Amino acid sequence: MDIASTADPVAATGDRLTKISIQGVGKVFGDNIALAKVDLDLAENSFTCLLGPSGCGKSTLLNMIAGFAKPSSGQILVDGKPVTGPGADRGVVFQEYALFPWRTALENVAFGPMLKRRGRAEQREIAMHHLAKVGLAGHEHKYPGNLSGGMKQRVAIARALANDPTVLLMDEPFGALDAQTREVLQEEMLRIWEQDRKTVVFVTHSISEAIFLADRIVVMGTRPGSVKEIVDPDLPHPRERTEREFIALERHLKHLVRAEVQKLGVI
Ligand SMILES: Nc1ncnc2c1ncn2[C@@H]1O[C@H](COP(=O)(O)OP(=O)(O)OP(=O)(O)O)[C@@H](O)[C@H]1O
Repeated sequence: MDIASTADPVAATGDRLTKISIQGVGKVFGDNIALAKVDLDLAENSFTCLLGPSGCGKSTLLNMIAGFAKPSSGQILVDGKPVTGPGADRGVVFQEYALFPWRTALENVAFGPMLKRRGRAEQREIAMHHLAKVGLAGHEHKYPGNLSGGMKQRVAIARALANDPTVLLMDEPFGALDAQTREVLQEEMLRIWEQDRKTVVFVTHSISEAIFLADRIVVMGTRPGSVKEIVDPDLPHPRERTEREFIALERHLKHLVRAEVQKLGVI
């Protein structure tokens, strides 16, 4: 199996520019150490999946990159500058769509450009462009209540992209979707990433989703939350879930994640 795998939590970005640098980052909530010292460099235009069992601090780390929460120790740099709060350079997509139910798909996606005081025609143009990009041309006047889960998540992705972020932070974005819709959206996500080359950080519990998408998989461990291993799947896209290398990597990651779950004593 040709994969680069390292137990060293500091993974170099090689000759690619470092986009996100996580330096000695820890987070405590009261006496709960959610994350111990995390050191991680993520390259520009890379697609990183944070993988690990519930409670290992994936969302906490993502929220700190987004600027929604502050590290208790250490710092996070994006483009060499410390993150001090949310910013337009970082778009966020959550599992629960977080759309405005009283706005149409178009109005939801145009919301960011509207806040940036773009003219109405430009807001519409940007929104239509991004709705088409996620395959929703023709659905722009529908309200979230009239869209399927997959379509709502497409709107949420279009809305994040409409702010033209350089980093896309995604927290279990496909976790609420049925298996078939989830696979379709994974394919769409790769297509969008290949076109736009944002730096993507994507939280998932799903091993197969991580292997399908990522060029870097950060396996996180529990008690306390930490980086356990970094795996760079060296498999060409589109990755076939039935191929030998895919299955071998899946087995390896399953073993790692299961060991972490067992540490929690819940299985
Ligand atoms: N706002 C908060 N206040 C107190 N504790 C928190 C808070 N957010 C997270 N935690 C705790 O921090 C730890 C890490 O939680 P986090 O949600 O980051 O894990 P996760 O890996 O994303 O889990 P899941 O996959 O279930 O979403 C957990 O023990 C959680 O209970």
